[in-house]
Amino acid sequence: MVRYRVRGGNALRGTAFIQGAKNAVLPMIGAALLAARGRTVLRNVPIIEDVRRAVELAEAVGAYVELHESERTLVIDASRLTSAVLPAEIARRFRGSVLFTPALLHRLGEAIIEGIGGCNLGSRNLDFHYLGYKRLGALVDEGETVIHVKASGLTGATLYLDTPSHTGTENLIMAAALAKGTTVIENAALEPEVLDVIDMLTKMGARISGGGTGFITVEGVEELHAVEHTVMPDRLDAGVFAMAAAITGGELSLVGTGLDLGVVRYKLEQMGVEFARQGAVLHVRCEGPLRPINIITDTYPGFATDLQSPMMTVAALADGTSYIHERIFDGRFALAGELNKMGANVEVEGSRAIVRGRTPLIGTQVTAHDLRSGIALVLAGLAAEGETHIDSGYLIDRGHAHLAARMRALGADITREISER
Ligand SMILES: CC(=O)N[C@H]1[C@@H](OP(=O)(O)OP(=O)(O)OC[C@H]2O[C@@H](n3ccc(=O)[nH]c3=O)[C@H](O)[C@@H]2O)O[C@H](CO)[C@@H](O)[C@@H]1O
Ligand SMILES: C=C(OP(=O)(O)O)C(=O)O
Repeated sequence: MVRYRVRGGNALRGTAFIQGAKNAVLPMIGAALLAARGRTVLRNVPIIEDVRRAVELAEAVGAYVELHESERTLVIDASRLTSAVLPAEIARRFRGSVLFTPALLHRLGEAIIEGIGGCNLGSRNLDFHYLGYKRLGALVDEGETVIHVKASGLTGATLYLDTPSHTGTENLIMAAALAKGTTVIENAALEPEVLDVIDMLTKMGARISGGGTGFITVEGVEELHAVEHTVMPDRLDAGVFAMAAAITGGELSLVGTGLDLGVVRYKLEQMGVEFARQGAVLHVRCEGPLRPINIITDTYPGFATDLQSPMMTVAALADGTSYIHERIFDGRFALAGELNKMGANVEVEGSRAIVRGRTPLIGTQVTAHDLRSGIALVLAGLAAEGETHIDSGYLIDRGHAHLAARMRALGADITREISER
């Protein structure tokens, strides 16, 4: 069992190195399996538990994978895939397992999905994925525990997503990339990670237009080839470090090429946090007290639901009442109870939370219920009096690489411990 121990009170200062994006690298590993020849090289790979699970899953279906941790590089040879089964014991541990389906369908004619994991955030349906595969000509058999998707060749079609699902868009693009003819995906996701995956697929030989418009057209091609691609920076990791500077009264230079925090930056600016772009570096600092804020989560370019939890911690440390409206997931407020154990005053009413700040936070034993509530508790610990112990640290490790070491280098008193329990 992994546990984080944080002793609060230190301002974070220095240069924070932002990792590659979890939500870009996972679909890219799925995309690499579409190449029937050659070796794919992925650079700027975040060394997180989800990537380790994705490597195990790629190996389980027959790919040869090298994860060079210190070089943050993955080399994937998918020329021989041998199994269409996504085994429960790996697939249930991360959401990204769903992104292996298109490659198995194209390469082996079927995908047998024994389970899909990911953060526990309420209902997380996959109906858009399955409806899309069906419209492309696949047979989908949704059993109690196992889902069997079968196709002897897919054919382009017009697809529509009820809401712009992130992995749904990526999966349907990958399924369409090697289908016969043209596919149009309406109401597609606009997230930068989706565009990065489109860039990689385009280098591989896919013919995709309309990325970032909500209407994506894919002209199917005969084959895709292995390429080298550098994973974009993780805007969620960057957002967390910006917030860490804000709540500790610190000053950080965020290094990660082309970093754009979008609406998160504007919201933090409204709270009193100062940002300055210095070429490729984003400088962030906060001197005065934080002002309260209103947040409404939405798909890109709206406020990312994955930063809603860390922002709840920031709001708890602001002077006044903040309002948060969570519109993507129906179970993403488990953090409130944990923050309240530390002395916060957060009231949840359905999809809305009222955060009454600022109350002093006191370190105690708390539990991460998912990746982002985990990192939000680390932030709370950095600003709390005394020591905070955060259990289920594995969930934090799913999405943040070398977190304790990176924060310690900036002055934080944080350790990652392995306990018996
Ligand atoms: C690995 C990865 O990239 N994970 C991200 C991805 O998850 P993921 O791709 O799973 O999230 P989606 O965008 O698909 O889901 C958003 C909402 O749509 C609903 N929905 C989705 C698909 C579907 O077929 N039917 C359906 O009803 C879900 O229940 C949820 O309420 O986007 C989320 C929303 O930005 C992020 O929090 C996750 O970090
Ligand atoms: C919800 C998240 O991830 P996943 O979709 O991988 O569970 C997240 O990154 O906050």
